[in-house]
Amino acid sequence: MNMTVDEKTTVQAAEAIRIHDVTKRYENGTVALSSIHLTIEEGEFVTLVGPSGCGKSTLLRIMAGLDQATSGQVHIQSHAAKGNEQASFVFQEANLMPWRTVLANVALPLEISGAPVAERKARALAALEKVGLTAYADSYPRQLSGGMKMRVSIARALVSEPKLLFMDEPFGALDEMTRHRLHEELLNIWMNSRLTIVFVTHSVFEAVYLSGRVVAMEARPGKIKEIIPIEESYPRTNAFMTSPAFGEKVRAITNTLT
Ligand SMILES: Nc1ncnc2c1ncn2[C@@H]1O[C@H](COP(=O)(O)OP(=O)(O)OP(=O)(O)O)[C@@H](O)[C@H]1O
Repeated sequence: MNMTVDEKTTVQAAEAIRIHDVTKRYENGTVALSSIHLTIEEGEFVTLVGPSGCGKSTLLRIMAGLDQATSGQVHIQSHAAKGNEQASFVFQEANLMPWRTVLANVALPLEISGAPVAERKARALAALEKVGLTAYADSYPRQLSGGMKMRVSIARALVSEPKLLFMDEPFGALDEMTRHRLHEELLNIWMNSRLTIVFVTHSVFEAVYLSGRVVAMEARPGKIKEIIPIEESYPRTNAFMTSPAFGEKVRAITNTLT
């Protein structure tokens, strides 16, 4: 079938999330977000950075449907197939159930949605494989390191095969080496999928390394100050981290934030 250029563009760059003029005022009067406009395309990796209190988590929660905007519109793509979730969330804490095995923790979202036992097990094992933890399926959370717990948390988020993955400082509590290993793993998972990832961090380095676009926010009230594209192609390597281009992006974003 022949497509016009416009149709092709629409197909290749479908919108995953469109935020139009969103404001959030909490009940105590705090204006956490003011006039936010942001469009995220399907398959993008976008990071929100900014000082404490600029509304990163609030914006992420509104995009994920965990909180409501006070005014404005939030449009989310609706491609979820039956049995799959539209969106998953990963927090800084892995929040695993200590009495459940790794496999049973990962399978929990499927259990809640009523999937048959055999399907739960197969899909949970497939998700564990994506994070390299197949060998730990029968272990308990207390037997795992912090990085492994976070991998389990990511597997649990992926098990329902979401279109959108929202991550709120997921690696903030990890040591630098573990954090970097998880960067590589997350980028691999993302490159092998059609996931759209929205990621919150305090680290400008992490934002530049991971994302295709960095949304720099400012506080009181929370606003988008600038959206910075990171043109470096994927897969990204350690050489990118030590390149002048990386340093320039980090400097430019840091200047925007200060
Ligand atoms: N439930 C709430 N009730 C009242 N105010 C809130 C609530 N949640 C957040 N806030 C306020 O809204 C503003 C934005 O908070 P938010 O947590 O979204 O910022 P953040 O950029 O994610 O901060 P941090 O980097 O410290 O996590 C802050 O001033 C915060 O105190």
